[in-house]
Amino acid sequence: MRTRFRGITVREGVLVEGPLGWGEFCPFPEYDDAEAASWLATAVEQCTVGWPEPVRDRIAVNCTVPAVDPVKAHAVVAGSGCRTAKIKVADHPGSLAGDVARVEAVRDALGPAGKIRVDANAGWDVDTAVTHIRALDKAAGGLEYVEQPCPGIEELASVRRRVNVPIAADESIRRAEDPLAVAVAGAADIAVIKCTPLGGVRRALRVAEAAGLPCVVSSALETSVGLAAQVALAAALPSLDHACGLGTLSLLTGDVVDDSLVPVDGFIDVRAPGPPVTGRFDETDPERVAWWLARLDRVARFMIA
Ligand SMILES: O=C(O)CCC(=O)c1ccccc1C(=O)O
Ligand SMILES: [Mg+2]
Repeated sequence: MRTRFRGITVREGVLVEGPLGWGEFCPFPEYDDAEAASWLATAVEQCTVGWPEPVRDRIAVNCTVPAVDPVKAHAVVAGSGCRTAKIKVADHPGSLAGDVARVEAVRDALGPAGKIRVDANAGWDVDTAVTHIRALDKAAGGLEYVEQPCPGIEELASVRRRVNVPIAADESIRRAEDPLAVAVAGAADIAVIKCTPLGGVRRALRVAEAAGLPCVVSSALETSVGLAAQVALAAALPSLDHACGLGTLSLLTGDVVDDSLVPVDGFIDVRAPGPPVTGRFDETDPERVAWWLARLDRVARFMIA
């Protein structure tokens, strides 16, 4: 990673090859084997059966601003070509002053017509969420939405009743057994959908339909190989009215293909990237290789379904 993001400084995964080409298996290290099985299903779908037909040929994306200082935040947005920015907030207790300064810098870089959303990654309790969202909404001159202000669905619903800013559910859908619960609880206005942890494009399309909410497709920090699956999901959703969080290759120091799925002028074209290129991988520690191959072997046993 270029900058520490969601606690991560190194991103690891495995590329698997099948009859249709390559798939990416990249569950975060803390996920257990049962949970990682849906990540493997995504890779297997990609390299064996492929994806449903797209209904659009390009995807509007947001730029993603890590919890960095205002000068860096301004530079990320100004260099991105995107009209929507997503800003990480609530990174640590006492983050409000820094969060406000980051949001103000992003508004300055984006101009009045741009959209700003913030992502708290479940970092607040209900009362903190309410006061911080009001302050950030003011700093932004209006927020498009707040992503996952609190951990629980009931908490999201309480926050949603108390603020005028739309609420998006992310972790509540990614790890929830029943994504419908988010909508049923009146907890969210928007569903953040990621096919990588949800078990593939087809499963993610069913989750989106079940949620019955406007969707935003967002990356799980894949290389271009895995990102292609997320782009395929965004391309196949029946309706898509928000920019998607798929401009994340710029958070990584490199990629495994030559023709990366990077946004141009705020859009990613719907296309398959070229094959992984030997020599584009970081020098790989044999211990990590052994760890991943053993994990792959264990997780495959959970996937029979
Ligand atoms: O949505 C984006 O702009 C980028 C993707 C992103 O933020 C993310 C990436 C990996 C894991 C979790 C998250 C998240 O949305 O919380
Ligand atoms: Mg999020």
